[in-house]
Amino acid sequence: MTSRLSEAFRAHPVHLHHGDLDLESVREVPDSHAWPQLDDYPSVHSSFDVESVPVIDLSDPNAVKLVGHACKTWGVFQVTNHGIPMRLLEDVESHGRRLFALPPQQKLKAARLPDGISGYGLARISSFFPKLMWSEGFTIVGSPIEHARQLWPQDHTRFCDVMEEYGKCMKQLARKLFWLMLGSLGINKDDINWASPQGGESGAMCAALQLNSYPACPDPTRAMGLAAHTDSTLLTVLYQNSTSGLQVLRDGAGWVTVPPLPGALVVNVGDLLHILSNGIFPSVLHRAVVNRTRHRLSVAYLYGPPTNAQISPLSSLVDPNHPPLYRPVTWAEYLGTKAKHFNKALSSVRLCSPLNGFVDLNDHNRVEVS
Ligand SMILES: C=C1C[C@]23C[C@@]1(O)CC[C@H]2[C@@]12CCC[C@@](C)(C(=O)O1)[C@H]2[C@@H]3C(=O)O
Ligand SMILES: O=C(O)CCC(=O)C(=O)O
Ligand SMILES: [Fe+2]
Repeated sequence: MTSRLSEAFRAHPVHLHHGDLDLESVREVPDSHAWPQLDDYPSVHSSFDVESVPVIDLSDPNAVKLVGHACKTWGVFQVTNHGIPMRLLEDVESHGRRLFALPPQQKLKAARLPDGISGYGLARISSFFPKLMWSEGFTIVGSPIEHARQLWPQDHTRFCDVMEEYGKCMKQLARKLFWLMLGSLGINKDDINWASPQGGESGAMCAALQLNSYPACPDPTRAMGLAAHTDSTLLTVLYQNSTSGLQVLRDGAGWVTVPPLPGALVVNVGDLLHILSNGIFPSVLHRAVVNRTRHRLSVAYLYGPPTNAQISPLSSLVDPNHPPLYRPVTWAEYLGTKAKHFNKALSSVRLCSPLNGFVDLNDHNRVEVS
């Protein structure tokens, strides 16, 4: 990944560890981690009143249509028959566990630098909140080899091999999902020059792997695993272990839990696809809550365009009744915007947004102009 992108990825300085606190061993939630307002919206699990996040079998002949509908109406869905071997998912999970089970001092040897992207640390969005989150993360952009050497001086290759294989498989799956999503809008490979396998003039598609660990928590009603956010990506593919925790915000329903299904992967629309689709596919607000007895692990594959490609609403989706809602932006620039404005980043690049001095239009609704 280029150094320009590294600059753009630079988050505000964040705490890299929980002070002296080892989340695995504390018996009550300390003030530093006690969130006053977790119930901003109702949390709903499966019930008769609320539909659940769509589950799509990728071998279904109707997959394009189903994917398009899920992206429009939810911004998130689960996929089965996705082609990622179960064995690989299990390996990634066990190597993730192995990493987070290391002693705190060992993990800190692979700490993310204040101006870095890769490595071990607290959620980078921590700086936007007065309270700490009940989680730890490890981010991989490019090769994890230098950090893995610090973690396991004698034996770092197994971790690197598994993560590399996972990254390769995920890249193929993410590309397939991206074209299914765009295909549902009638867009094909000839319509986007930066998305060809070679990446056109702007270079290859970019991606990051984010391993998240959520230790069991003595009082989940007061702690937050990962605060509500949208991803800056085109799309994200998430593996979650068998412990639930991921929730998506659904208009009129509240926080809807995305239940772990054996072997399934969660796919969500990110901000750049929201922009590219001119708001037809909304990027979904999501968060992770924690569990009283069970440790939770998730692995997100964050898929984006080439760093410096200009992303703007696709011309075939724009006409006099549907004017472009967003100005062109590169991923590098957008990540910088995200680091500054966090959840207001999308409206800050919106044409006619309140931040830009116009009326408040709901980012998550396509606006018809008559
Ligand atoms: C490529 C990236 C997207 C991301 C920032 C990062 O440089 C690597 C981690 C990603 C992640 C994962 C957790 C949520 C998130 C908002 C964050 O703070 O780090 C996303 C970032 C993003 O999508 O903006
Ligand atoms: O752990 C989860 O379920 C969510 C993780 C996530 O949203 C992310 O890594 O961006
Ligand atoms: Fe996310």
